[in-house]
Amino acid sequence: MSDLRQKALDYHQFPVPGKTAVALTKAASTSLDLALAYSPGVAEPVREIAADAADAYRYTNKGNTVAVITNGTAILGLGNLGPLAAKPVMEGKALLFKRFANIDATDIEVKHRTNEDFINTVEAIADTFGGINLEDIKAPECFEIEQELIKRCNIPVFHDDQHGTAIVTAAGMLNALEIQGKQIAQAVFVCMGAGAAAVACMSLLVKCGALRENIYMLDRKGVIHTRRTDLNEYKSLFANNTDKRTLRDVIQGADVFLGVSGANVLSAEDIELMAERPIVFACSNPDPEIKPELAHAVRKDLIMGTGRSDYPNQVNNVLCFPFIFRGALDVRARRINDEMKLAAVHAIASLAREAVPAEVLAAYPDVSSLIFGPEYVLPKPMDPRLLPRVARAVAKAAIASGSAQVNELPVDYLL
Ligand SMILES: NC(=O)C1=CN([C@@H]2O[C@H](COP(=O)(O)OP(=O)(O)OC[C@H]3O[C@@H](n4cnc5c(N)ncnc54)[C@H](OP(=O)(O)O)[C@@H]3O)[C@@H](O)[C@H]2O)C=CC1
Ligand SMILES: CC(=O)C(=O)O
Ligand SMILES: [Mg+2]
Repeated sequence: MSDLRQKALDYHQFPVPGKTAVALTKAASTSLDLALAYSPGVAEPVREIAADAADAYRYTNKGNTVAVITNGTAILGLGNLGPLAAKPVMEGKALLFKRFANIDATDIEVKHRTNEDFINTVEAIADTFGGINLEDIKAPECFEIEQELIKRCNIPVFHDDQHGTAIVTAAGMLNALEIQGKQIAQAVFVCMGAGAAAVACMSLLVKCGALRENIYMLDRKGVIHTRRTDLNEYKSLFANNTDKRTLRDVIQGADVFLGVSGANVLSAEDIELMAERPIVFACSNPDPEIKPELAHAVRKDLIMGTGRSDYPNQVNNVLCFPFIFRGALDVRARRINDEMKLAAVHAIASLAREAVPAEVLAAYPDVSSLIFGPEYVLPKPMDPRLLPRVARAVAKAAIASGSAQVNELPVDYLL
């Protein structure tokens, strides 16, 4: 058994199984405490909420909670291993919500038959929470599930593998393109994968200026092109009118490779064929489309990112979801709209251009410096500035775009 495997299993097993627990926020020591917390006192907030649902934000934990909900159909890049096997990842997302944004997240793993069953289940419990973070639900079902839940719920519903990934990818990509001296509108993109993350990443990059005709998306059958008859409506958005059919065909001369597919699908020979100063974001977890060592061995002019914590340039939705929900919850946004997503992109991207405080360097003892450049296109998850910067940008965008139900920033945002 490898060292990391055993350490990871021990981490999850000891001293108690799992990674999260419930903590009390009120005293519960005396009989008076119990009379307030439970019967008879609890009846008072019940009456208030029955009279005005908005009082749930005043008297319960609703406003600081997010449900992390999955059906386990696309667990990282490990595939459809079912809801229970997804629980460590969902507990992990809950850990990150708490650690980075002090949001109390609950993991919920749903066993269901039809999409409608899943949607009904989430809709039925949605009012308990301030927001819903859908996670690791495979394409194309994830698109309908998210769209329908956004319609049916009064709280933000956000499929992290789509939008969290897209926001972080776009932030890192804008920075990497600038460092490599490339214009987004001229860049040729190869996107390996045509699922949740791929469709959302490329859609957001188009909103940032990428041209659809410069995008080659691939699924397991190869290039997605206009003469294919097996495409769902989401893949069809990226059908390219081209005679190119394989990864080898499209990687020749490409400026960017974005991997949101599976392990080891890109070879060093493929990378050798890319344009000068290429960008490779191999984001599959836990194993990227190509190992950075292999890529760097053949290209010295490369900017390389992965989804992992143990290499430079971690392109991972952890840089987004805790902070976008913090901003959305704090102004009670009804939806997380495009304005809020783009505000998050620019807040994350601009933070990477600033000098890094000593405490961030201290959190990464193996790293000697973090200076905007090929090895540092995105801030580190441990950077404490992410929370105020991204949450504030998102909350302001929510207010400006009319999504917020509270139209003032919290006082601590103004400090
Ligand atoms: N770093 C990050 O922050 C994130 C990384 N990811 C990673 O992205 C990957 C996909 O996740 P997600 O989009 O949620 O999953 P989906 O199941 O929605 O989509 C997977 C897509 O990848 C394609 N694919 C899988 N294996 C291959 C292969 N060998 N060659 C070509 N295409 C392949 C599938 O093709 P087909 O349509 O033909 O089945 C499908 O289009 C995972 O590895 C995940 O870890 C996801 C979210 C965040
Ligand atoms: C990071 C993440 O959400 C994933 O790989 O699915
Ligand atoms: Mg995920």
